[in-house]
Amino acid sequence: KSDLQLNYYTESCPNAEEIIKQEVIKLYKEHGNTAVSWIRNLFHDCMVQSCDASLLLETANGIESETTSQRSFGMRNFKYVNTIKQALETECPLTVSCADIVALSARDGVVMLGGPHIEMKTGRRDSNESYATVIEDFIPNHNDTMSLVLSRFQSIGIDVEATVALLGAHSVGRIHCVNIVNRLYPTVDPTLDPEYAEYLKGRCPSPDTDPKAVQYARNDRITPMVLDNMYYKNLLSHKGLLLVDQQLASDPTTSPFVEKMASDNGYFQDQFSRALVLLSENNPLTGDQGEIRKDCRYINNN
Ligand code: HEM
Ligand SMILES: [Ca+2]
Ligand SMILES: [Ca+2]
Repeated sequence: KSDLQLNYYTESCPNAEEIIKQEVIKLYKEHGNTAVSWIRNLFHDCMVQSCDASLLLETANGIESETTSQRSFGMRNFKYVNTIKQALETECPLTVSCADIVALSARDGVVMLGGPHIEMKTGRRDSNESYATVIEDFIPNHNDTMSLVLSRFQSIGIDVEATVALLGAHSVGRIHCVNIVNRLYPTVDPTLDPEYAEYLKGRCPSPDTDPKAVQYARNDRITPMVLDNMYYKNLLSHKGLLLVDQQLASDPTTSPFVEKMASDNGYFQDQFSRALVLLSENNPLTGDQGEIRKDCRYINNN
């Protein structure tokens, strides 16, 4: 279906995948949460139009960065994408796309966080544009209905079971209070475990969140840095943080998958792998479309 292929860089840059992996490992040892960021990057890049590194463009030269959107709130570690890119530029200048860095760093980040090894195709090229103005048509909001969420994923070919698996990424990382307080104040959402709500109120003591304040709660209090099925167990005990998380367990379309994933980490891993590949192959630029950026933050000057 897509023109991507396994080991696309075998001839042009044989060490490309190994270099990315080594950089991801090195960065993880210095800043563990980089691995978390690579997974969220894949979602925010691939979901919006194409897996084309449009997410990584900074505001410059008439381009408005997608990271300025409210939907990108909390995203971090972008500067370390450049660390990976520089290692590749040293080895093979202008050869490995930023879009493939997004895909492969997510794949390698999953492994660092105890998830499965996922085979991924390469050969994606980088966009010449950003889609800052249309992000909200692709990335759901934290309080959207489950039917809207499912239709967003469905529209890029991701089925219900795969969508449930992808949300399992919320088994790692953090959520800032601004995305939680609507479930705590003025009254606690009755679908939230009362003791857990008290804990969350401790993390987020005021309904008026200053977006600049760095108050947040960990997505998964029990295994915060392991990409595992604890997320689904948490949902079944009413400890989902976002409204969309909790709805996954209550909506009859998705709840059977939540129960199955909660009881079987191997099944979760298989579905997560399948789903991440689907997401990573959304509408790539290939052949002579787009370009290979020299610096992931800017389009090349032609
Ligand atoms: C309905 C779909 C989704 C919604 C509404 C959503 C929303 C959010 C929100 C609001 C945050 C917290 C931002 C903050 O306050 O700092 C977050 C964090 C995160 N999301 Fe999602 N998300 C969705 C799906 C996904 C998917 C499919 C993935 C990856 C496969 C993903 C990966 C992550 C990760 C890893 C974090 C933690 C980031 C960090 O700690 O730096 N999310 N998400
Ligand atoms: Ca994109
Ligand atoms: Ca976990």
